[in-house]
Amino acid sequence: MSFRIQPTPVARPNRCQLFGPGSRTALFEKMAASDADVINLDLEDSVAPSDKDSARANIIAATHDVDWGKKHLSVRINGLDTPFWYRDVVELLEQASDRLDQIMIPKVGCAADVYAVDALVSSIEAAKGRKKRISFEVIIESAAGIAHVEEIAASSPRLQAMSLGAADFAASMGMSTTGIGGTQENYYMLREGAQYWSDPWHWAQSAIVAACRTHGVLPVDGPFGDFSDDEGFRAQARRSATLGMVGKWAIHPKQVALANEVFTPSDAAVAEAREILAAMEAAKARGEGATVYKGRLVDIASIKQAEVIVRQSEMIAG
Ligand SMILES: CC(=O)SCCNC(=O)CCNC(=O)[C@H](O)C(C)(C)COP(=O)(O)OP(=O)(O)OC[C@H]1O[C@@H](n2cnc3c(N)ncnc32)[C@H](O)[C@@H]1OP(=O)(O)O
Ligand SMILES: O=CC(=O)O
Ligand SMILES: [Mg+2]
Repeated sequence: MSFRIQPTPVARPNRCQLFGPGSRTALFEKMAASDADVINLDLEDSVAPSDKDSARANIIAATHDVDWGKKHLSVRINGLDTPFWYRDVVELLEQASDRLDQIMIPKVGCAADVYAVDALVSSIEAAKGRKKRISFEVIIESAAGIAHVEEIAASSPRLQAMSLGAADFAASMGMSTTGIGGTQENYYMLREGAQYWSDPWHWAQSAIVAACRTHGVLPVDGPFGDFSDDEGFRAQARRSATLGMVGKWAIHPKQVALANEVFTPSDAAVAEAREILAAMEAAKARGEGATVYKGRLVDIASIKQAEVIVRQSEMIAG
């Protein structure tokens, strides 16, 4: 371990972030009643330019009128390259209720983007005497965003989470696909005539996880567009969880249960993690740093691995 201890991210469940357009008010109560840990009311790409003002008003009203329970309530504002974002921030911070927890900033390309939003939010919070400090989530979904991912992860103490936005990321990178996440037909290796598919999102996810873990931010996988493909969603989510991500977006309510299933450690995984901890306690009592569990090596690093699973499970159980 470096002399600099790895910071711990905020301790709240973030297994599923359910999105809904701010222009579809009929969805709000359904979103609130869902099992998602985080709600992302959208002002950005699911809202037509002509509806931006009314969507903003709808969302502000919903922070007052809808019972969001214990969910982390987040609003995705428009990007800093649009004429909409400053009004999103000003009107939300001036008019939304204290139930608003978070602002999600899309298409972040450098730390200064977050700085700009932070400056505006901080100023309005002070002017209006807002009691709750708004947290941030950013979306890495451009070539610039991934190139500057570490400075973005370090950009603000408000930053709690960072997502990969596969759709805009693919477009910005010039990737030859219209798929949003998941297996891409042409991304394969060929050996002796057989095709072996690889994962084009893997390297970006790994970069996000490393930046997030370095700076105590929750790494999250973004949308999986084909909401008819449950197994495709599961496969993508399992890869993300294996890489260290804590959750995934749902762009349709049927994806909520899938995300919760994948990002909640199974009873078997928790039981095994506890057995490893017990085996290491016994080893310690014998003066050993390494021992054998089910025919395989476990050592002091295994304690840390097992603790990741146990901590995650305990945090979800509340
Ligand atoms: C690339 C990105 O930026 S992704 C993030 C931005 N995108 C979004 O926010 C899109 C979010 N999703 C949606 O808008 C919608 O789910 C759509 C457009 C994909 C599909 O909408 P629909 O055609 O209404 O879906 P469908 O008919 O299958 O809905 C089934 C039920 O779920 C409800 N529902 C649909 N979407 C949502 C949602 N996001 N949250 C809660 N409930 C929802 C419907 O109202 C319907 O309810 P009912 O059974 O009581 O009538
Ligand atoms: O905003 C999300 C994306 O995939 O783009
Ligand atoms: Mg996007």
